[in-house]
Parts: sequence; C-alpha cells; structure tokens
Amino acid sequence: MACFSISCSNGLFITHNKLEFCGGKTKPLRGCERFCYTSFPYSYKGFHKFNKSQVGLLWNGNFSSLINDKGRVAPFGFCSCCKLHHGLPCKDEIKSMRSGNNGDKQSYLGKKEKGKMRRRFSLRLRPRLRLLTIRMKRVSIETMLNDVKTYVRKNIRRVLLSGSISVALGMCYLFLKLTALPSPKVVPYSDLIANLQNGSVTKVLIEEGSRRIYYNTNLQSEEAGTQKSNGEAMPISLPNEDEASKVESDIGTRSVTPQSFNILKKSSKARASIPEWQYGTRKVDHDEKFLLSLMRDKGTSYSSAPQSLLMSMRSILITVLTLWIPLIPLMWLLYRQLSAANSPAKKRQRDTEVVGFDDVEGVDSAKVELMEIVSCLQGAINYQKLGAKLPRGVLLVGPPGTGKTLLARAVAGEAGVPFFTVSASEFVEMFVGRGAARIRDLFLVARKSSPSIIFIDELDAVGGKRGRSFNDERDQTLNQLLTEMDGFESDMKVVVIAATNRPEALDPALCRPGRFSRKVYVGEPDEEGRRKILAVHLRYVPLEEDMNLICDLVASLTPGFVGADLANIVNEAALLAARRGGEIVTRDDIMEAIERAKFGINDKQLRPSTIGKELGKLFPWMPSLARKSDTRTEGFQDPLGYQTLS
Ligand SMILES: Nc1ncnc2c1ncn2[C@@H]1O[C@H](COP(=O)(O)OP(=O)(O)OP(=O)(O)O)[C@@H](O)[C@H]1O
Repeated sequence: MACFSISCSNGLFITHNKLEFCGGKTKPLRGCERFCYTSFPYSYKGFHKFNKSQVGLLWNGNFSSLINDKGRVAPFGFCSCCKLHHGLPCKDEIKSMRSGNNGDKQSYLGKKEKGKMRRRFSLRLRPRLRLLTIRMKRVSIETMLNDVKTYVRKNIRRVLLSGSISVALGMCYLFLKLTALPSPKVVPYSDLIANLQNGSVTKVLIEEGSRRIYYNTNLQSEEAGTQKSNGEAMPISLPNEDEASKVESDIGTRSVTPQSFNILKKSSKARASIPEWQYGTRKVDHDEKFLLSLMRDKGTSYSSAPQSLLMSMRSILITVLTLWIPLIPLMWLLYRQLSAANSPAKKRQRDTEVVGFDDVEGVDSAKVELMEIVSCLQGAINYQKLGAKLPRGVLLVGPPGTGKTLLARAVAGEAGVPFFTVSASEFVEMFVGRGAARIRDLFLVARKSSPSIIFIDELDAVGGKRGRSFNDERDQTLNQLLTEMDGFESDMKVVVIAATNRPEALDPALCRPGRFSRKVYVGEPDEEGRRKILAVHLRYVPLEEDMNLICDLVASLTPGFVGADLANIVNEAALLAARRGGEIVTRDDIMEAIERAKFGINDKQLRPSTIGKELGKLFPWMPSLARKSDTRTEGFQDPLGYQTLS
C-alpha cells in the first residue's frame, strides 16, 4: 500500500493518470490506488481507494472530501506550493476546496459535527443512487418488451396453452357469477310436512330429474321472528313497497331526487337477492304418495318442472370444474410420461469430447470393419457401383469393458454425421406401446437427418428372445425395432450399431441378414493391444520413467485385462501419486495400482478381532459385536471353552 501525506511540504496532487507530489516527483496511477493521507492541519489519518474515474472527479473539484475505512470524512485540500505545476492559488497551507477552511480547528470541527449526519447520509446515498440510475438506464421498457417478445416467441405453444386455459377459466367464472341466483333456505323434509299440515304452504314445486322440492309459505313474518330468536339468517327486508312504487311513479313523471333514486336502487337490489322459492328440501324416498295426498287434502297448489337450462348448465360446469381440478396434476404426469418430448431422440446431446479411431486401440479388426462403414457413409467408397448395399446394422459383441461403446463413439467422431446414441433400457417403459413409440420416433428423426448413425447400447435389454416372458411391452418394442430396420429404403444411409455382452440372448430375428447382419467381435486385447491401450491412456500422464517402458511392463503383468481395466489402472496410479502429494506418477504407483486392480484394496489383516471391530463400527447398536471386538484377543478362550483361531 503506497502511503502519502498531504502537507505543505509534501503535497499530493492527483491528475488523470498520475500522482504528483509537491517536489515535482510523480508516480503513475495504475487503475486503482490505495493510499494514506493526512489532512493538514489536523493529524487525521485514513486511507481511501481511488480509481481513475474518481481521480477525474477529484481534479474537477466535484470530489471535495475523502472518506476513510471507518466512514470518517475529511476535507480534501490542495497544497499551495504546487502553484508552479498546476497554476492553482498558492498559499502556505492546505486549503479546503469545500469549506475554504482557514485552518481554524474549532470552526472546522463544529461544522463537521453539524454536517456529519447530512454528509454521511449523502455519501452513503450517492453511490446507491448512481447505481440505481445506471441500472434504470439499462432496464428500459424497450428491453423489457423485447425480453417478453423473445420469451413468447420461444415458448409460443406454452404461452398459447396457458393463455387459453386462463381465458376459459375466466369465462367460467364470469358465467357462474352472472347466473348466480339467490338460493332458497334449505330445511328438513319434516318442516315441509309440518307446514303443509298447518296449512301455511302456498305453493310447491317438485323438480324433475332431481330430488329437490321447493315451496313458499305465508308465514314469512312469524318465521322471521323465530329465526331471529334462533340466531339464524334473517330473510332480506324489503324497503317499503309503497315507497318503491312511489319512486317508480316519480320516474314516470321525471322528478327523480337522489333520495328516491337510492330507495329504488335498494329495492331492485333486494328484489334481485330474493329467491323465487323461500325454502328447499330433499324428497324422501317412497313418501311421494303421502306428500301428494297431503297437498291435495290441504288444497295446496303444486306443480312439477324440469330444471332450467341455465341451472343445468351451471351444475354441469360446477361438476366438471370440481372433477377436473384434482385431475389436472394426474393428467400432467400422464402427459409427461406419454409425451414424445421425453423421447430418447430428442434428448440426445452432442458429446463434448470427440473420440476418434486413434483413441481406440487393441481392437484392430473391429476398427477396420467400422472404418469401412464410415467410408461408405462419407461416400469415400462407391459401393453402389457394384450393386452393394450399405449394411443396415452392425452388432458389436464382446466381454464388458473391451471398448464397444468407445468404438461406436469413435465412429460418430470420424464419420461426422448425426449420431443418435441410446441405451436400450431407455425403451423399457411402464406403459404398453410407449417403448415402440420411442423406437419409431428415434428412427424417424434418424431418417430425416440421413446419413446418420444410431447406436443402441446393451441391446439385450429389449432384444431378448420373444415369447419367453409375459412382458408384452418388451415384445412390442422389439417388434417395432425389427419393423424399423426392415423399413429402410435401399438408398437410405442410416446405420444402426448395437452393442451387447450376451449375443446368445438375442432374438434370432434381430441377427438375420438385412438387420444386424454384420457381427463384429470386440475381444480381450493381447499383450500388444494392451500396450497400445496403455499408451493411449498414459498420453497425458506425467511419468517418472519412459512411457514405452511402463507400457511394456504393465502389459506383461496384466494378461486377461480389458481396456476398461487398463484405463482404471492408469487412473488409480495417478490418484495414488496425488494422494502422496507427488507431481509425477512413479513406477511404484503403477505397481500398487496393478495390485489393487488384481487383488482389490486389501491392506488389512482380516483377523476375527478386526472383523469384529469393523462389524462393531457398522452395527454399533449390536452390543455383542462391540464387546466381542473389545475382549477377543488372539488365543482368547471364551466362557464356553471355544478357542478362537486367528
Ligand atoms: N480398446 C480400448 N482402447 C482404449 N480405451 C479403452 C478400450 N476399451 C475400453 N477402454 C476404456 O474403457 C472405458 C469403457 O469402455 P466401453 O464403455 O467402451 O466398454 P464396453 O465394451 O462398451 O463395456 P460394456 O459392454 O460393459 O458396455 C472406455 O471409456 C475407455 O476409457
């Protein structure tokens, strides 16, 4: 941290690109400087971090004070003896640009106290305001509109769908709101019978197609009284009918006062909220005869009518909505399951690491076979001239870890054509027909982007012999695969490469000529193959010794190892070197890695006591194990007299 002090003898000036001292010395500014200062005549020290833009402000006189790390403010002054350099007024003291301070400590401190709060507030607020302005400048309405437009363009289907759902829901809500009618008071059936018996029921309506009965009584005023005392909902009180009719007549004569208008409004509102039927109840089964005879006896007027169209529509809408709302999440899940957007073809992503044939070693014959296919796809070999057809399928067969998948990736890297890679297990679906649909989808996309390659890993997951199990879905998927492979036109440049460890489990129909007619065996590499594979994997590993020497050594020590094992040895050796903090991989690391690969990680003597301890650690809730591990020593004889052998 550079430390400068401002005083008469040692003044500091900041220009746009350098610090200038009174003595004429200069120091170039590098972007951001941090320095101490003393504001003369007070022995007040602090430091401030300047950048070039602030320097500009300072020079222009806009920045008239400095603030230290604790937020304390000091006026910034210019040294008078720099007159010569800068043409500023020269006095023998530091002059405050801001307050014109004449060196009076008391007056300065007083002023400082007064404006302390204001300054602190403004100093804190100013950068925030500046930041806000910058942000506001960036966030314009135009950019926001552009963002919205881009979003809508990208998700047009989603936006349309959600928009139409919202509109439909809004319309439903409006419809329900507009057609809402005041509902009658629901009473028990016995009330209807009681009212009928005491002759207070004036009118009854039996709704057709439902169990509802509506009725009116002439007991409104009494009822209101009882309801009030019971604390039940009161019937709505109408404004004075006479008043209302008077107002209506006023309207006729065009002498409407605000008062009368209010009365009319109240009256129409109340009328609208009065139900057509005062009471509603549910019919009791097998009691119709009694009800009808009672009504006839009492001379009550009764009728039957179907539900109005509006009401039927309302109830249908309500039923649909209440049914669908809980069903929507389920439908969404189902849609996601069935959606073709989930299909492997669409999910495919380009490999970031491009693999070439140089990266696959020790499988030369397989490489030659596949290289030929790449040449055919690229048009380097004119096979059509002689009436030959491009092989539709190549089946890579061999033990695990021999590089089948790597070979397929190398084909993709070399051919430079679209490459669709899927694992056959991705076609195994819960719903019958979905696996077949996925196969169809995959082949459709591949055909569209012809010439292309489809790679199906672990083919036995769907290509097993048909009819051996009750799994209908798997058989359908396989049938679809067979159909798709037959469906290629002769000039269609789509090659299907599949890999499996169990060729014997495959359905014979898959392996017949015209489908996976070319079978390529990818076997265990010989010593030379292992040496080459090791050379591939040791390419970027810093070795203590010569790489060829190490490759020869490891290849001779690892008969029966496949490519994956060798890659693992190299990786383990590098990890061991890193564990001991080494910069390079030594022969010892490699030897230990081979040992680990051959015999596993086994550096402990597994004695019964050790086993007990380990088990105790794993199952601490079993006290017997923990105790055994504590007490058992070599040759310890337990209470039953058994000798522990170690
Ligand atoms: N011939 C090889 N040359 C170079 N590396 C190899 C070779 N064979 C295997 N490897 C290494 O082993 C890793 C695993 O190989 P890969 O997945 O291709 O084996 P696989 O035969 O497809 O195995 P599986 O049948 O179990 O799917 C590769 O990523 C690569 O690092």
